[in-house]
Amino acid sequence: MPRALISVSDKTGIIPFAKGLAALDYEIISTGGTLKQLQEAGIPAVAVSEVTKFDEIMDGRVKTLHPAIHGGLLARRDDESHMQQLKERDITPIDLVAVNLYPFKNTIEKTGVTEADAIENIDIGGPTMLRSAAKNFAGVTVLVDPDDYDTTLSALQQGELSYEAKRRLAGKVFRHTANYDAMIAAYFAELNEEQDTETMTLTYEKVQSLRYGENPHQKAAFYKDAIVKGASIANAKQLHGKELSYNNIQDANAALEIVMEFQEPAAVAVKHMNPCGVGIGETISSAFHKAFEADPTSIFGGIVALNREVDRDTALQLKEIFLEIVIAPGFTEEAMALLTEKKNIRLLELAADKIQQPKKVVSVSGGLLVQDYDIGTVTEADLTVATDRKPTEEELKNLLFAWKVVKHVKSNAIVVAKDDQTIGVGAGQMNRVGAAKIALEQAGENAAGAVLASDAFFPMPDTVEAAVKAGVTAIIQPGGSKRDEDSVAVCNAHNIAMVYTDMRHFKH
Ligand SMILES: NC(=O)c1ncn([C@@H]2O[C@H](COP(=O)(O)O)[C@@H](O)[C@H]2O)c1NC=O
Repeated sequence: MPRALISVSDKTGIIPFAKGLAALDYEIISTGGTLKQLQEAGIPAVAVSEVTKFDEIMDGRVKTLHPAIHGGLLARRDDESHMQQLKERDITPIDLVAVNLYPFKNTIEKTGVTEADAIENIDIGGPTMLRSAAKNFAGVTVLVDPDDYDTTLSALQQGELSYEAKRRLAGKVFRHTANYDAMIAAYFAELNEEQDTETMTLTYEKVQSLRYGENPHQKAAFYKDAIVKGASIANAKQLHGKELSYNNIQDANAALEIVMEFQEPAAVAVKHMNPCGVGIGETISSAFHKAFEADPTSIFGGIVALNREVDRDTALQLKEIFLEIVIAPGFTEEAMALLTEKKNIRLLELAADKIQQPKKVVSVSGGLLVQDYDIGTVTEADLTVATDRKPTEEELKNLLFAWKVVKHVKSNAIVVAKDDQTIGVGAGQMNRVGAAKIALEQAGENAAGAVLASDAFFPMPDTVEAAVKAGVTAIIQPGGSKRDEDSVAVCNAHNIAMVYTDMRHFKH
């Protein structure tokens, strides 16, 4: 008679599964709460304590941690000596294990959870059984996911599970216990306020497989952080349109990170992870109008993020252009009706109001770089005026606006702005004056009276000279170059105001 051990916190689907096993003549052994449910459903099952001849102790801290259980799980069926030892000690082999673990993740996600409660929800016996069974998968079928009950039962009804099928289930178990332990380790690191630990086990859960990666010949999938909540494309609700692509997700993330900079109504249009137009306004409709006007060419096929509910006026404007995605905290019924007329537009609902991402992780070949997110901001009080002339109030407003945007443009980055709107963006250039030339050329005649932001200092005065020529009247940059004085001299000679932020915003 084959033997199954069932011990589950999440009891989903366990009754029909156990019924199926009983019908296949399995002897079922089980722990406290699970046993009770099985017996109440009329399924014959015996207590693990009857098998171990040892009662559950310490509120369940020790119940299945016993040689009668682990011997039954770990004995190699093809090893005569192992099987002989089982016989000598009157241990019955266990052929199937269905275990899922104490809800550690749900527990730590509860508001006001205590450390004691979190610790009590660290499962010890469950992972131990899962690991024993998974190590000995050749002889033991191991199930950690209720989604696998049906297929496993059908396979057992047909006969035995194949070696490959059992190995797949074992692989799933090791992923599951690794994920479980990674969450516990992260919880402890947070409690202990530890950073840069000697090892770092990140854990992510699949959101979706993607049709392809950055290019069609690359395979790809999207994973989300198993623990961190908050504003993330992974938590967005898709209201309309086809599945997001790899590039969509990257661009949508870039747009979201920029729009989160603003408290006032703001709209951001992104292409290839750089903003092509950003606008702020009294209303979301006027903010979007500015973002669109900033660069009506580049926005085509772009991604737009807004930080207010999309209303009719905004939807009418959005509808006029081909956009891949619109992200907003909401859409009015009228806006939805207008936008869903477009089959190909993707609409994502996501509030851009909280950041909880503790670390920014990027991969390099064979490794990862980990750093804090760039949440650095400056206010008027942080600025140092470097020139004879101070910026006017209007210039100051535009300087701080441009500074928020330039932080999100790939380095070397220059943003030219005027009237709450970007009018030129120079991104990802290998020299700073090159980025400035692109931004100023895009701004054209409109650069007269505009402001310019630079993500890093000016190694020489050429960027300032280009700005002067285009008619820019105020500049914001970190300062700190050996040749700052040369740039200041050019500004003073042309009555330009320049402020230092003392904070750099490289973005690679
Ligand atoms: N300590 C043990 O020996 C032990 N054995 C199994 N468990 C867990 O107890 C839970 C099931 O408990 P119950 O059947 O009493 O509802 C399962 O999540 C299982 O992983 C244990 N609990 C935690 O460590």
